[in-house]
Amino acid sequence: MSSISSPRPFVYAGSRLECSGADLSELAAQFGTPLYVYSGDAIAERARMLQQEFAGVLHTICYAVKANSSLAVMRMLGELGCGFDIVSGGELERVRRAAPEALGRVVFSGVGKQAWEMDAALDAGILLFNVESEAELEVLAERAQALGKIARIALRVNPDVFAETHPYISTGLREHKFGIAIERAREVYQRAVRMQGIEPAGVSVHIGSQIRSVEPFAEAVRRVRSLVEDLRGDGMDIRYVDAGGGFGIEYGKAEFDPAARVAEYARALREVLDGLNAHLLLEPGRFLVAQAGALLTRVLYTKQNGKKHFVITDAAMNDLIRPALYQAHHEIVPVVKDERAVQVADIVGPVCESGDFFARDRETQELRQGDLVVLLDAGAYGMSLASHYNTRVRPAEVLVEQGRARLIRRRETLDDLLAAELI
Ligand SMILES: Cc1ncc(COP(=O)(O)O)c(C=O)c1O
Ligand SMILES: N[C@@H](CCCC[NH3+])C(=O)O
Repeated sequence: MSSISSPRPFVYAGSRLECSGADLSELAAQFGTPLYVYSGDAIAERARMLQQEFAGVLHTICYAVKANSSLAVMRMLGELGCGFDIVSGGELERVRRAAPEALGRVVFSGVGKQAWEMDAALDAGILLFNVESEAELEVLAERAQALGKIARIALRVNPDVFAETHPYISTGLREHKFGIAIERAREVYQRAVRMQGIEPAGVSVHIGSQIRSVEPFAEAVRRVRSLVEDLRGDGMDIRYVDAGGGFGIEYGKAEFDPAARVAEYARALREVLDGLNAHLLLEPGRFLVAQAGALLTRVLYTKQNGKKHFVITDAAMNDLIRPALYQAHHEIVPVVKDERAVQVADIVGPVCESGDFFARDRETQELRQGDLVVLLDAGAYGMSLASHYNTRVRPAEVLVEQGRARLIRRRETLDDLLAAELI
């Protein structure tokens, strides 16, 4: 894969912004705003990038469904040969509907799996349960016995590796709720191997999300490798190494060459695992979908309060919570560029919270009522974290493939939103 100059499929054709050949003003006219727009071409390109860099290594990409749970996106990835990393019975149901042929490529992570979720996953014949505690292991053994099934498991080990990222999305330190301390893991495997209904088959690790340097991944997998060797020495048939997800992107204007970054990541993991003869599982979420998506929104009003200039959009924190929750930066660009002056403004949504902002003191082309703007890099943890706060319906979603856009989720109606309520 040659390195590409823009990591994003959102580019200007003259003065008008397009997503993989689809004009964003036209999408707004056709589908309304706010609207999530994804490039299927860009998602496929990222998946192929990863597959190519790991070619020659027995591996499966288990896309982390939580990043973007759209059924259409999942179907696409399933067709490309991906499996899925799920964290709930709900996400399992999504795999069932979007890519049933991939059920055997599903890994199930999460610290709070419930019995019904285990039952559904056992029934579906998933590849691997990433077990995060001894208590969970006991319930899983019980469920497997009750159903007459064998649960293939990996313990998710906590390697105590520090990775530079936002504290809310770092997971690989002993103080975090995730996994089982790696020093205790061998002992827990010894218990597991004697449990009826449980087959230890792998070791898994996930150190956090939006990690941009390769070294913490290599260090975590190094520790996992040594555990795998010990366990094999103990006579266990450990064939899977699940290296988790967490591979980050650049959100701002900084240079980001995904092909080069993925090559570096793959080289590091391949080196650490060289000669181990294991089936590598990867759980990327953000890397596959973040830069393929954007949130298209319209300026409702502008106003001046004292020294501050505000641009109020029809999208809000309920549609994209990342700026409010992690002080995350998303580039904001106009759908039609022109020669207007530059302005500095807070770009905010209509929700009744001061935390409802997309950007503060952001320099953009002057924005006027009715203008369309796009928040870039919103394909991951955008729609999947959207809520109904302020009784707002969640946005529609559109997938663009080879210049053709299709609706993959209609805008909710107030009836959809209120349907489960009783008075
Ligand atoms: C267990 C697990 N796997 C995979 C992911 C995907 O992470 P990312 O989207 O950063 O690749 C996450 C989220 O951090 C996770 O918790
Ligand atoms: N929601 C986070 C990532 C969470 C990763 C979950 N394991 C984000 O938007 O960056």
